[in-house]
Amino acid sequence: MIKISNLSKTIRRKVILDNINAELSGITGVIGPNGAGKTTLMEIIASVQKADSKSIITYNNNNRKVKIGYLPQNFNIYPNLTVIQVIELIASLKKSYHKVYIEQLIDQMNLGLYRDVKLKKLSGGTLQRVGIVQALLNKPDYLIIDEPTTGLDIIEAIKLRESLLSLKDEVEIIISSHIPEDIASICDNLLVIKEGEKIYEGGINQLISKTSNTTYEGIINRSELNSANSMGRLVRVEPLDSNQVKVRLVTNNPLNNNCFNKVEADFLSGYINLLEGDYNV
Ligand SMILES: Nc1ncnc2c1ncn2[C@@H]1O[C@H](COP(=O)(O)OP(=O)(O)OP(=O)(O)O)[C@@H](O)[C@H]1O
Repeated sequence: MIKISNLSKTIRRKVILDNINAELSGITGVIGPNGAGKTTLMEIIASVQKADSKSIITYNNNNRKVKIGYLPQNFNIYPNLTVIQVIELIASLKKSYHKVYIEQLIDQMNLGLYRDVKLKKLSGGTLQRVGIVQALLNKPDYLIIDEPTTGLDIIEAIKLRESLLSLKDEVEIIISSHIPEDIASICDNLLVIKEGEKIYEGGINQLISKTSNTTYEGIINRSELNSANSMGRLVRVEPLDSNQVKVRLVTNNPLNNNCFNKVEADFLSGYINLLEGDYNV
């Protein structure tokens, strides 16, 4: 578990993170819109940059020296080396060269087919899995991964999620994303930040329950989208045919409209409700 107390970060008088308190354990998803401060927080937890002086981060590690594995947002190194060459090189640099463990990681991250492929030839998802292997070489207590799903197609994102889940019992994982659906399903806990402030910490179900009784679904014509948007916050629009769309909206005001039925809230409704606040339309 990592305990964060009074964590703030100010750069040239701009407050990037504002007094964040949180406890991170299991797989924690750090989510929030672009510019919320996720990368700054991840870098501070990974000790890549320093927080302001009164901030405290406690790594619960039975007094052993804490080991952290870090995969930065733009992992893009040694494009002309092959997967196995990069992994062996980084293992040597980190003084953590253990052949059997390297092979185990290659296997676990489904990289066997790519071991002799140059990094510049890999897809985004495969490259991220190489990035995870390099972050795990020193058998860290905590694995910190910044925005790994950005730019991945849905199949690659699923493979990445499966790879991360396979590590769940070995390492605590902190993973960030501005696309919460990409990671929420594998996280035990979520830390939502917006404009440098924590706005939520807890489980997915708790977050969804905050939106229960406020989520509606209906089928409308495309031309009615604007008026639907004025009734609440549109959280999903699914095209049905060239005329009609199925929409989901969240509103705190009971909708007395025959086109809409109250439905169970889902994660996306809960998340958008949390980010956008109270809708008094
Ligand atoms: N070194 C810096 N100097 C000035 N401003 C910075 C610096 N680093 C980050 N910021 C600003 O701090 C805010 C948070 O940045 P950060 O990269 O941590 O956000 P983020 O949530 O990771 O965003 P994204 O999802 O776009 O990666 C942004 O407004 C950014 O411009």
